[in-house]
Amino acid sequence: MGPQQLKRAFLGFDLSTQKLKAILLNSCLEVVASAEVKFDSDLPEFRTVGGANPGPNKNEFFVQPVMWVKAMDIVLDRLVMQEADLSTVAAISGSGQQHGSLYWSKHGIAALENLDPDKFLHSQIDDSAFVVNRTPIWMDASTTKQCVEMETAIGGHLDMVELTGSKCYERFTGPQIRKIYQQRTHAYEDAQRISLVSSFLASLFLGAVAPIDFSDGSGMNLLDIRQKNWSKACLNACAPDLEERLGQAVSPNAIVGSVSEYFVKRFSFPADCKVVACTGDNPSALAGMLVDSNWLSISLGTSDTLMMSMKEPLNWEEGHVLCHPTETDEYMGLLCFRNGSLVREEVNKTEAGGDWQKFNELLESTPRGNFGNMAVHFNEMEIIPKAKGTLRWNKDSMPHPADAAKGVIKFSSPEIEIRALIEGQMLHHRAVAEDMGFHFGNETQILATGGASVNKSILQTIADVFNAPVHIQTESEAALMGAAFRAAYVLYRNELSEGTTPLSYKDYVLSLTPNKLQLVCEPHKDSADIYAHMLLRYRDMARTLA
Ligand SMILES: Nc1ncnc2c1ncn2[C@@H]1O[C@H](COP(=O)(O)OP(=O)(O)O)[C@@H](O)[C@H]1O
Ligand SMILES: O=C(CO)[C@@H](O)[C@H](O)COP(=O)(O)O
Repeated sequence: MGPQQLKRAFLGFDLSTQKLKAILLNSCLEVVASAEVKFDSDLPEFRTVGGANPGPNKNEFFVQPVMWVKAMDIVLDRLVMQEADLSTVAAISGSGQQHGSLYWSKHGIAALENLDPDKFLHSQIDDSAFVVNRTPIWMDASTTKQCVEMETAIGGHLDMVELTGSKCYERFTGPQIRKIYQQRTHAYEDAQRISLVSSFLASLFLGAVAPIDFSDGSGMNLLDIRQKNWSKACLNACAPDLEERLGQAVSPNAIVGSVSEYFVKRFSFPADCKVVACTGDNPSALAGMLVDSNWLSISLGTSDTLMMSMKEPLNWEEGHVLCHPTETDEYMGLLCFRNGSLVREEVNKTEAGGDWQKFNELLESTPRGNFGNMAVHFNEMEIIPKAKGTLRWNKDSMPHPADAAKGVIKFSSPEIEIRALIEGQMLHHRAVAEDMGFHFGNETQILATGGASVNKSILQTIADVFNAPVHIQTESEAALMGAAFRAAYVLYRNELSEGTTPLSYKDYVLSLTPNKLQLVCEPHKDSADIYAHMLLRYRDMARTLA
């Protein structure tokens, strides 16, 4: 590595549900600075709860895109306040919460292309930059009608799975675009371009609308995951003239351009600093984890997700198969559960006064198996299974005596309530993963990331329910690391002289930095027996709710 390369840095962003986070890595891929902006507390004027606004109709959730723009102004200033030297940034990439869509106005694109470095981003890319100011995000589940219409138009849900890797899901971008086309036809017609949250992030740095990468693009019910191109059948089933609004999908290994002059003048980025295609937060987390195929990756962010690498695309009738974010001829499996951290937070509030330490003490004061008390908390309509409601059962495998008033009656103590929640969530995740064919054996290891992965008592329950050791990464969250690692790797590939075979992504990253893993919990010896039985009972409970 020459002296110039030694001074190079890589910048990664994660625009997830509740926060915008940034991380700066040096040429050895070590963290030198990081910053974050929490939407609820740092930008209270947008009145989000958990990073989202509930919409006027059932199952609707949205965000005002200008909140994300404002967050970018703040996070960059916070990096500068830490004396992060942005003049050394050789490449940027990012990850975004999946499925959310932004609808650029003509004026917005012009503003993006002509940013004045003396002004904040949010004073230039304001409400008028978007034709839809209540932009739908992944939590929105209001498009059942559009899902049915799209699947019917292409020949049924199995054809949708075969083509796009998922049957139509309400939060996926295609059905969301169709709803906007149907309900706000003028806005759709006025939308010059449509971005995902990830490609929107890239667009801010590029000073132009950036292409959608095909890994995050696999979360739209629009992309043919084998051809890695938009499926004409799906586009036609969604909305007219959609291809021109989406632009050409690109590889996540693509450089989409250099940073715009705005960032050069305002933050001293080098003029040749490259913008690498941004991708979805779950693909990015997988990229940040650097693990082998016997590992199951668990992200405990706002949603709980399970991720796994896949050589070939399996036809999953539930769950999602996405194009892999780094091994671009491979795939990844993704299971997403809506009722994750926000439900844990709510129970923490009611049972432990919002104090995680107390929550953990209560959780640990109860035995594995919780005296046979179990609960399922689907506060919002769950994704798999599609079910809503709360159910508590006692040890007799019968509905709790007072269960007639579902979701109202509680167990006799906060500690039983808390263990029932966490065990119930993890049994649910394990049952769905098994249904999708994930094999849990002696070799299985788990790597956890996301906000709740700091909680060792929750991780211990995961180790016990999944009967596998649980690890965490010590540096930072995987999605954020994945964004910065990809920035470094794609630049490395781009700079190789012609004819040189590049290292694989994983070999390249590991040649610069070891994967800093920490084993946090091992399963107890009696776990397999206890939870095998509870898994069967959980299935009965889920069936009762569905
Ligand atoms: N000590 C903790 N124990 C359990 N959950 C926690 C703890 N600290 C934070 N969290 C959870 O982490 C969630 C945020 O995770 P994060 O990965 O930052 O979200 P996202 O990436 O979706 O914006 C919060 O909803 C919060 O409930
Ligand atoms: O909908 C999905 C994945 O399909 C969600 O996982 C979003 O990508 C949001 O991620 P987090 O903010 O919860 O990390």
